[in-house]
Amino acid sequence: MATPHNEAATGEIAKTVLMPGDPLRAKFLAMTYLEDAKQFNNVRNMFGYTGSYKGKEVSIMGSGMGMPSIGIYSHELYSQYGVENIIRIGTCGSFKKHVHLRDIIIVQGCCTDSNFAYQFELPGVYSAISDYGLLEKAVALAKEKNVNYHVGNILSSDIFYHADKNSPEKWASMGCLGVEMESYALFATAAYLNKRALTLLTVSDSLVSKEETTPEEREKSFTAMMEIALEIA
Ligand SMILES: O=P(O)(O)O[C@H]1O[C@H](CO)[C@@H](O)[C@H]1O
Ligand SMILES: O=c1cc[nH]c(=O)[nH]1
Repeated sequence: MATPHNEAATGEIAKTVLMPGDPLRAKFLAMTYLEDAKQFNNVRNMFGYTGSYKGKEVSIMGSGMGMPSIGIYSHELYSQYGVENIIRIGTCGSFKKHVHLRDIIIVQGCCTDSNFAYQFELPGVYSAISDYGLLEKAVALAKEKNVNYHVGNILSSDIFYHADKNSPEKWASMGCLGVEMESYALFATAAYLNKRALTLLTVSDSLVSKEETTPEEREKSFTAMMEIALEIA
């Protein structure tokens, strides 16, 4: 059984899938952490692997950048491959002075400038939230590992290069900790299909201090976040 975007056969994908935006990060993670990793997808170079971590079967697959992309892959994983949990492991920009480079954000909910949820024809505005069970486990593991973490709301945006230069300040004033581009669509898709989702983000740059990490660091570092996600799985 294949979909237009995933060539995996039935049974080749685990119940829990970790999804970084970057398919090369998916490959790096699978090669670094999974035993007996087997590649199940190569369509559009959106690499996906299944293997085992501490005896548990887990899959890792790239989501691509933006809500349309994660909307497609998460919908297919949940509805066609029997996936129950998707944990996005991404990078984000910080909106707050106290949220530093390399800190982890455990995402509780998302605001958005996207119209992704219009398809559900709700008589109001949909608030996308993560699964509390997954969130609780992530918080416990972050405490155990003694990492700098924050739990809260973020902006999940359709836009990377914002024309409105005051946008970060406005969202920060409403309590958003940072910005990325996929979680709202992931959480909404999970809710629609009665599945579970969580996002863990490592701060790759600060919209306050203007500091940033290198592309190589983004691809290969951020190990604390990856280990938390693997242990939840
Ligand atoms: O590092 P990833 O998971 O791709 O996440 C962030 O990085 C990309 C933008 O550079 C967007 O996908 C954003 O959400
Ligand atoms: O979406 C993103 C990700 C990292 N940094 C940003 O400013 N935006």
